[in-house]
Amino acid sequence: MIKIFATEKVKDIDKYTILNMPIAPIDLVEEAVTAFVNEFRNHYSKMHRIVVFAGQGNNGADALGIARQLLDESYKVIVYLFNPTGYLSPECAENKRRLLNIDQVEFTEIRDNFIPPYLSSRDVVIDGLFGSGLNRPLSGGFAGLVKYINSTPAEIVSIDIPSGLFGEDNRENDKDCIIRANKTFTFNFPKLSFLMPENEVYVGEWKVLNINMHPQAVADTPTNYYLVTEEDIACVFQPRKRFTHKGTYGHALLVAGSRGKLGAAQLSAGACLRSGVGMLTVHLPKCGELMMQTALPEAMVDLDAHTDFFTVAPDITPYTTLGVGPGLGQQIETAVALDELMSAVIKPVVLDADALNLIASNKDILNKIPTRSILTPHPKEFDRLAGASNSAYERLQKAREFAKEHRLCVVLKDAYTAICTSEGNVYYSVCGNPGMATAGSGDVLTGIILGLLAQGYEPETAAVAGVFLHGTAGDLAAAQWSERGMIAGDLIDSLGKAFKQVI
Ligand SMILES: NC(=O)C1=CN([C@@H]2O[C@H](COP(=O)(O)OP(=O)(O)OC[C@H]3O[C@@H](n4cnc5c(N)ncnc54)[C@H](O)[C@@H]3O)[C@@H](O)[C@H]2O)[C@@H](O)CC1
Ligand SMILES: Nc1ncnc2c1ncn2[C@@H]1O[C@H](COP(=O)(O)OP(=O)(O)O)[C@@H](O)[C@H]1O
Ligand SMILES: [K+]
Repeated sequence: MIKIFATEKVKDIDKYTILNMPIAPIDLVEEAVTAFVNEFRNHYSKMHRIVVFAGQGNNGADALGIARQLLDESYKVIVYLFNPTGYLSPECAENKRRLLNIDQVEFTEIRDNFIPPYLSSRDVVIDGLFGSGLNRPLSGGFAGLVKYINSTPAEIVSIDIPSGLFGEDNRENDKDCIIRANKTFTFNFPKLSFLMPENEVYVGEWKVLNINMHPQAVADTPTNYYLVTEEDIACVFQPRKRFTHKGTYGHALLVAGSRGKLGAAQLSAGACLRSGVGMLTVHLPKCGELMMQTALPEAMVDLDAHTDFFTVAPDITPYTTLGVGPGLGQQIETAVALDELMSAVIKPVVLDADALNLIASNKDILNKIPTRSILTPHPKEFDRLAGASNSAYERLQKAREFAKEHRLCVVLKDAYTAICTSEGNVYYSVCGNPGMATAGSGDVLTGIILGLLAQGYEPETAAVAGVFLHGTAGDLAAAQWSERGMIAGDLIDSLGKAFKQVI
């Protein structure tokens, strides 16, 4: 797991690193500079003019160091240092001195009046005005400068974080006074705000660059936010033992599908079967029998009394666990049957789609859901459950609260899916791609998580591993069929390869 730290915690880690490792602050800055330049070089040739804007703190120190290293490599660079208060951090002052040692450097230090340079689409701006030290929204001259840079056609690359953006909560921020970068190269950890859809316009494409951090400080500094890596998932899965049989790997029950939405049941069931589960029974309205038995001979079918939708809670004794929701419909009878089903279950289950919509309009059911059950809402479904939010950050905080209050695991699906546990932790998966924004992708996720839960993985593990495998399958599907050409069924076809890649 990569810890995602709040910006003030990053400062503590920096301090600890400097105190406890044989590295001086100026050398830490130089490491950041080198890491940035190594990455920058891969994207921008010497054909571009590089216009560096540096601030007074260590983000500015980075910017001045980057200007120096790029000049050393014979890039054409011009530098503006904004110093309205006449104070530079020690590292910034030292990097100014080192920069000015270079012959004929085009360097301007601005104290008050600033006439901005003309910037064309061939120019690349390096934004080093403010980094993690930002403590209030930009105003005055800095706000004007940011607005000017944003108004030009120049490409913008931010150091660590777009100037003006906070690392976490931007609800109160002045949205006009934040750099709108094309790329952000950040140090050691992604900032939480990078994972929020509303901030994509500021952050652009982002990449984490590793520089020295004291490992003990990283280990000892607490956080509630984590980024899941392939290694984390690889160690979840144990080899299947030779003397095992289908009973070893659980019997899942999927309650899904209604007339016109049987495909959701089929997609979910297909994914469940490809997740390593021992057996799967699908509880379906009668109209789905032929389809399911033809499309997925591996699945058993348990028919509802009704032809078109779910009306009677099945006996759950034969099953290890169950998943409810894909394509279920929202008939009153279905709500009653769901209520009955939730009254009968005692072990964690998976709830998605219309199961969540029915719960949103019949809140009593919420209290009947076994603790540590997994809910997989997309943002709209979550809003129906917990009320509307004005931003993804606000929704994330609500999801954390919701998960804690109801002792559930909330998988808040999005481009970066957040898994919120009942302990208040959030696990992010950053794999997956916009090709997955296609009907039925969510049904596939439900099937995968159900399959893992039935095999006995802890609910939080099933949710985290399920989301990661789903995203990996999405990336493999996009590689084969393209983001536009892929459909949800391709995620199921790619699941085997996803297991092979991850484990
Ligand atoms: N491990 C790391 O993360 C490292 C970080 N470094 C760099 O150091 C940066 C952090 O440096 P600093 O802590 O000096 O912070 P900044 O460079 O962001 O600047 C902070 C300064 O700006 C002032 N300020 C804050 N908000 C303001 C506003 N709205 N208007 C005007 N002034 C404002 C503060 O009072 C402070 O003096 C990082 O973003 C990164 O670029 C690297 O150099 C070294 C390693
Ligand atoms: N732009 C994207 N990048 C990565 N993953 C995405 C993107 N868009 C959608 N997804 C994933 O696809 C799934 C869509 O789920 P959902 O909205 O429930 O679809 P459906 O109801 O059609 O099955 C979620 O797991 C989501 O994380
Ligand atoms: K910056």
